[in-house]
Amino acid sequence: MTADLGEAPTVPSLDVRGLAYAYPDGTQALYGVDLTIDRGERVALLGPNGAGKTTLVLHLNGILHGGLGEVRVGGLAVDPKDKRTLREIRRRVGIVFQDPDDQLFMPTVREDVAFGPANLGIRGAELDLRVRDALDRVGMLAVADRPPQHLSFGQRRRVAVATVLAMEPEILVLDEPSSNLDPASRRELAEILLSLDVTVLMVTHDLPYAAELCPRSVILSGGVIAADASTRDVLMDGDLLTSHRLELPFGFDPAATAR
Ligand SMILES: Nc1ncnc2c1ncn2[C@@H]1O[C@H](COP(=O)(O)OP(=O)(O)OP(=O)(O)O)[C@@H](O)[C@H]1O
Repeated sequence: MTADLGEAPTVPSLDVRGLAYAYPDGTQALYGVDLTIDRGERVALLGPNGAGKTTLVLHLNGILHGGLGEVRVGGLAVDPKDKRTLREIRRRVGIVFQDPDDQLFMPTVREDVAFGPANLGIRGAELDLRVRDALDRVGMLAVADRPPQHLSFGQRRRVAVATVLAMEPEILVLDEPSSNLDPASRRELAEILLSLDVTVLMVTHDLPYAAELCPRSVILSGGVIAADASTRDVLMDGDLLTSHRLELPFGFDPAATAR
């Protein structure tokens, strides 16, 4: 008999099993989606308009529920009926929405970043440390005392990322993080995201951004997973991209995508 010297199996950051969902008007948006994302992975969620990407993301923290299947975040099952579990799930799943103004509503950047952890009961020096650390990670510490409305769009998006990081999430979910950014802001945000030691699920139509940031890509199309492979393999497959209405920008060479 051999001794079992293996490490305890690590719990995935996200485990979606057989998720199917129809909206109240009968529109079937997801048909049995399976998706597992391990700790520390960065995964791009690609797909045409109406594919079900938002519907999937809104299940991750229980905003949408009532269909079939199961979602677990760091091993904890999303249970919309259990308020305590749901609170913990919402801490674990940090969603950065496309419009930062949906997440920034306090008089100063500092108060916006403190809002989430303060709601969890964190106070005093620990709260200050959380806020400083989150702002530092996105390079926004210098603007901590400014009103968010006085910042540029790119800066507001970085602050929105900090509001989520301050919750110390299990998984950071980004909805179109490169949208409306100029090339410099786009590059700066990419560098920030690459520097974070956190599991990432990035919903995007920006295939070069997926190539730069995410070693793995999943195509969701018509409510089903149509591909789940290395981003390089996905982007090299022209027929796959065309059949799911995905297009590489002119001149972009998918072969240059890191393996
Ligand atoms: N509130 C709703 N009621 C009914 N149907 C909806 C609702 N929201 C979305 N849908 C439908 O569900 C399907 C999936 O939509 P979803 O918004 O999840 O797609 P998506 O991949 O996020 O699209 P996009 O890239 O355009 O944001 C579509 O057929 C859409 O029309």
